[in-house]
Amino acid sequence: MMSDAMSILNNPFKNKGTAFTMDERKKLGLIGTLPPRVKTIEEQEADTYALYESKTSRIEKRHFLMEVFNANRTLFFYLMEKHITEMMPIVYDPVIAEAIEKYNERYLRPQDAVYLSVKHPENIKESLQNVICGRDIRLIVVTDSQGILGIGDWGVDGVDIAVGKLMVYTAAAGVNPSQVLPISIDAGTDNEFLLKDPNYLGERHHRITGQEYFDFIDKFVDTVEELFPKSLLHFEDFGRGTAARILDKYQDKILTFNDDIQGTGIIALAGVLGALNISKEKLADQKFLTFGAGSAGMGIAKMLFDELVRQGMDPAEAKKHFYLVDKQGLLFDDTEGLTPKQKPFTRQRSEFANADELTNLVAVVKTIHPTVMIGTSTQPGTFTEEIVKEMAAHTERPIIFPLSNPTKLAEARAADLLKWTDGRALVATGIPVDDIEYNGVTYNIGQANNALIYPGVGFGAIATEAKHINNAMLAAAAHSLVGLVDPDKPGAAVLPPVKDMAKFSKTVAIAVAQSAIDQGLSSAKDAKEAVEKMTWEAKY
Ligand SMILES: NC(=O)c1ccc[n+]([C@@H]2O[C@H](COP(=O)([O-])OP(=O)(O)OC[C@H]3O[C@@H](n4cnc5c(N)ncnc54)[C@H](O)[C@@H]3O)[C@@H](O)[C@H]2O)c1
Ligand SMILES: O=C(O)C[C@H](O)C(=O)O
Ligand SMILES: [Mn+2]
Repeated sequence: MMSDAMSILNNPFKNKGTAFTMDERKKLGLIGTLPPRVKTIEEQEADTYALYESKTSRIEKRHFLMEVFNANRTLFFYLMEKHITEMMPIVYDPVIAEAIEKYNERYLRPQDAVYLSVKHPENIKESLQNVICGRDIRLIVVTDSQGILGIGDWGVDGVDIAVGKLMVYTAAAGVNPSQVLPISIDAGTDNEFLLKDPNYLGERHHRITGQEYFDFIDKFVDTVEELFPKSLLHFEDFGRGTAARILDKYQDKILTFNDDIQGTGIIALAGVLGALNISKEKLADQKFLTFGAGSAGMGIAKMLFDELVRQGMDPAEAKKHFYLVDKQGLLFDDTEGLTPKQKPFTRQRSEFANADELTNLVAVVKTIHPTVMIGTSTQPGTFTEEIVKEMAAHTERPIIFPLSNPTKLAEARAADLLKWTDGRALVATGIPVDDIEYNGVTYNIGQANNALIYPGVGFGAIATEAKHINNAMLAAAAHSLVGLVDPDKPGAAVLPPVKDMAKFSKTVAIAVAQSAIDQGLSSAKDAKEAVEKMTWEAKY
């Protein structure tokens, strides 16, 4: 049995380390378990930050921060909130991708995540109960790691993305860190590198698919609903073939959210609306090209489409504004291998004299002249100078969002996009980008990463105990993020900056909460009050 003192000092939800006051030490049986000096959280933060700065590589910085996280959640979030712009890329994307790629050799601790195996559905309930230790869970991020960012299948190692997404929820929106639960569903992996790695910590077999997989998911969802009826179940980085199917099955039944489909859809819509505020153009006049029509690409197309329809456009007319390009080239209604989500957005060959030549991005851009081009293809460097110049020759302010993550997979670099278009491109990227000086103007580059929106969406939903998250709530979230940037300042970003995340996540949360209340999906009375009441602060 662990002594009472050890069960406090080793519990990151309770531990304050050297900040336990003498009174607390007496009351909690901690006398003699700590060095005598009592520190304030400000002093702890200063020491911890100095140590963090002394680490020479980004992965070492991350490893160090994870140790702080494992030891003392309050201090970790106090530190992260103070240095949000600097620490987001370390804790989250892009360094999280490197951490996942090195998970087995750097394995630190289980990080209070739940590890489930598709081969053992009988263990779901017990596993969840073992990890939570009686905590009141309101927010779950689950991954089966089939499509981690754009780096593919990472088996159990992808658990870091569930942990990282939850860190952002707390740092941005103020979700109580003891009310969250990261979950890894280990369905096996088709990553041959992992299957051969003697260090690999996951189940060493190929992915289980089909009925056995979906039966497991059903049992998992049922058990979550039984144990945590008030929780939001956030799905992250599932594969293209499963993500949409699971969302469709559950989105009207339980409080759930798919970040890659819906979160990315919202942030891309907000980014496009922000860009149009700068260019003073209308959404209805745009031609949208989505390069990479998977979970994210189709989530984005759907959000933009719904917005056009909300603005009064006839759905049949709205569909004509979309061009999907995937591995096969422009997607036609007779293209082989279409996904169910792609089918409603395909084109007809008869629309184009050169239809058979539209098998690559250059040909498509030359033919259709998009005004908005969004990359979610996982294919680095594919928005080439030729393509971007061609696009920019036919539109005054080309809107170009290379959103594939991490950095090494982005379709283009922001600086190149500005250079190739003489500063005319309205750019947002998936990863954070520093300000860019070009022709005497300082360009702020918006980060169109779902991290800028999902914390507010999720928080608004859990704060009001909403029944589910529907399209109206997603739209409310997107709209609440528009208008926070001065569009007339030269070099203005299309989205607000990460440094303001705590502020605008609250705005988003209240907008989502209000939408839930207005639609009768929540019995809460006051959106602002509900959000404020649930907001956790990093203090002792
Ligand atoms: N910025 C963000 O917030 C955000 C959010 C979600 C996903 N993403 C990024 O988007 C990318 C895709 O993620 P996803 O979840 O949609 O994955 P996904 O596997 O569902 O979709 C990727 C799509 O790209 C297509 N593709 C692959 N090679 C291609 C090629 N050569 N040409 C054209 N299309 C090609 C695939 O066929 C697939 O349809 C990832 O890099 C991910 O990091 C970014
Ligand atoms: O994780 C991110 O950085 C965004 C997104 O969810 C992705 O899968 O790329
Ligand atoms: Mn993702």
